[in-house]
Amino acid sequence: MNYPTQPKASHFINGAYVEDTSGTPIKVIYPATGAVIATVHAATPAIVEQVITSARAAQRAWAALPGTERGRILRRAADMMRARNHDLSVLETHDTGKPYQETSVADAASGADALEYFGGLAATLTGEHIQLGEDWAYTRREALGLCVGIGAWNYPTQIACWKGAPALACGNAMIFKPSETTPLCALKVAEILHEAGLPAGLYNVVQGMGEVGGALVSDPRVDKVSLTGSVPTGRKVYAAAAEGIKHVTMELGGKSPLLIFDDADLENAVSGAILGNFYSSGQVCSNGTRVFVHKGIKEAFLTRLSERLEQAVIGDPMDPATSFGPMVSERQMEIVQSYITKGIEEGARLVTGGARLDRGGFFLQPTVFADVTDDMTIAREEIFGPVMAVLDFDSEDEVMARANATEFGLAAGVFTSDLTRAHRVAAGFEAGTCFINSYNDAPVEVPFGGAKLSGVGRENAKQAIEHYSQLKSVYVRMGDLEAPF
Ligand SMILES: NC(=O)C1=CN([C@@H]2O[C@H](COP(=O)(O)OP(=O)(O)OC[C@H]3O[C@@H](n4cnc5c(N)ncnc54)[C@H](O)[C@@H]3O)[C@@H](O)[C@H]2O)C=CC1
Repeated sequence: MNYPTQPKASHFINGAYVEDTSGTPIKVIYPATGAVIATVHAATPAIVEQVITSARAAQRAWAALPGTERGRILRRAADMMRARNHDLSVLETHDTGKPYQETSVADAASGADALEYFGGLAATLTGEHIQLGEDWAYTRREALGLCVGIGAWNYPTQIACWKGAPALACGNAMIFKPSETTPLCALKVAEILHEAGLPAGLYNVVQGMGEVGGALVSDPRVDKVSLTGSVPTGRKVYAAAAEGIKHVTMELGGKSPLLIFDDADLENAVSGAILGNFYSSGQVCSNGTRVFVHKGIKEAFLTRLSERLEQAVIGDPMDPATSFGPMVSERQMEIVQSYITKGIEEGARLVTGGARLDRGGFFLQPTVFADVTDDMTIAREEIFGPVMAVLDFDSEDEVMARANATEFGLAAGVFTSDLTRAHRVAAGFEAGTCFINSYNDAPVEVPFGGAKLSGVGRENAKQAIEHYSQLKSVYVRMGDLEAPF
């Protein structure tokens, strides 16, 4: 492989690459081969200090710029990301193992959408005038200050942009810590933003494990934390942020239900189940991994699903024909394998898949279990891999109760041709993001986020502005002020 994956340095701070080799080395492994393709170093306390100091110093002048000027830079960065889509997609594929067929349309493209959308919104961020007789008040929408973004490993470019774009649009500075499993892509986002004209210090990337994330979250100079990660990490980060009464956005895990009624278009339902379980080798937080299929169409569904899965092209992620790649890491592959073993042990019927591929890298077959019951581990816990659990149901009331009987609430989907039922079911879902006759669409114009344990706050859309800014109220007296003495 000749692709240059080793970054110029581990961190991007104050507009420049910065190295400090005294930090713990982090090896970047290409999931398709197991080869080490780069090494970065975790941030030392000195690097953490440097990034916080420079980001804070840069933030006020940025917030003082007119929104149009901030937005112009973000929109320029969006254009640059699109122009460099190929290189960014190749890097995303090497960072994560996701097929180029996916990364070339999904990742830098989604990042560019966020930069463009929030770049456009930057000029529209205003307060309001409130008339109070002769007196009046007004509100100012102001930046929070210094925001920390902490990313998961499944969408390193997208997460870096989904957090960075609204933060910058609102006049904040951002320090982004990518997952230690996929540290490469966010550095490119930082580089592009600065080439697009972002002043130094406003978008920074530092590497590291949970310890570095923890140091950033608990620093009193940080005003807001946005995490994409698992629920256990969410608990820790939320608690640490609470110490400093900081703003938070939590995009956490899920075990989302996908309901397929007997009046659904079967082919579309199978497509939805495939998209909601096997895209990115199943490593998507909002996946509909509990697929409830009406008893009357269960066997037809499983037959068609098995046929369609045979068409999956598993192999070299850089081959444009490949539609299914490896797991992100050996560890994640082993976690998923342990769930497959549990599924078999607990009596689920293995319909297809279940095995590791006999080749280098961390490849698992797309796996489908049928006859899964609600109490089985594979129906309760987030697996974060290509494992679909198919459960049967008889009636809408029954399936709604079962679909909602989970502590998670990230997403949910329904396939049916009954219009009234579709909206009734969507209204009944205890989830932040729902789909009717579709699955896993995440356009930047639509709020994305979870209910229950799956999260706090929303990313994307106008709602994200609420989470990266705050209102200041200013009361203006027009006449004399009376006082009791
Ligand atoms: N709701 C959403 O938007 C999404 C949620 N996810 C969730 O992410 C998880 C998979 O990603 P992982 O990287 O394995 O998650 P993880 O929770 O292990 O790590 C997430 C990030 O948090 C950092 N971290 C760990 N401990 C920390 C601490 N004490 N303080 C501060 N930072 C800390 C990690 O270094 C990493 O950057 C799944 O549960 C998945 O559902 C993934 C993508 C999207």
